[in-house]
Amino acid sequence: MSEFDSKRIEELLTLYFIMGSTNCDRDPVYVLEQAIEGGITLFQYREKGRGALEGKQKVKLAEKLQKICKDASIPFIVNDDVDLALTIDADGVHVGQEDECARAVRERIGNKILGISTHTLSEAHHAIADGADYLGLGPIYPTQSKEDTEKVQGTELIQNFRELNITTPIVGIGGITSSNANKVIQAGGNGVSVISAIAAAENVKQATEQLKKQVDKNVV
Ligand SMILES: Cc1ncsc1CCOP(=O)(O)O
Ligand SMILES: C=C1C=NC(C(F)(F)F)=NC1=N
Ligand SMILES: [Mg+2]
Repeated sequence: MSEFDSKRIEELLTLYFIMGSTNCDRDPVYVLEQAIEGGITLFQYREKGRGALEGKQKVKLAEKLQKICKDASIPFIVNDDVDLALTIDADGVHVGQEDECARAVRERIGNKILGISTHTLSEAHHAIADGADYLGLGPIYPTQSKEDTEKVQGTELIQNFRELNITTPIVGIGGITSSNANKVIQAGGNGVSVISAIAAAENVKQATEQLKKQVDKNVV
């Protein structure tokens, strides 16, 4: 498990912003700074899809965004790329079912944060056995930010996991906005994870504040 206990992980998941250079038409540095001012609680650098940065450019942007998070005491998570996470000493990694096997990742990262995408109960049980600190469940609603998503699940998936006594911290992801975020919390999610609701917002800080308000009003 990570250096953080599950209570702390649940708090970190409250408003989990995910972004890479392909998710915004503005400078990602500016967008992250505004999102932090708006109250995000965790950040994931996810450099993926058409036109994604690679090699030195990817490392450079990761280091820039990591510094911004460090200065704001926001943990910095790297998506998929465990080598990059270790190279820059990130606070954690997030891997999907098709990425490096979670048990091997836990071995490599020690007590850094490990998040795993899961879509079924058996994937969740494996992820927990492999040392996941949190589960990413989704897509909850339709999304344009990821090509190869699994079937849209709605919040029932989160409810089912809780009914089956899965107590691991859970964050919902996929098509989440300030108009549906509170349903994810009511279903038993500890927080919401968003890309476009923040990265593509006209006013990033304001959009983040509104999302945070929706999530905070339901924290039980
Ligand atoms: C990475 C990911 N995993 C499931 S849906 C998704 C994309 C979420 O993006 P958005 O918040 O813009 O719908
Ligand atoms: C595909 C993903 C699914 N869930 C998450 C998170 F929200 F962090 F759990 N991140 C991803 N990159
Ligand atoms: Mg992945």
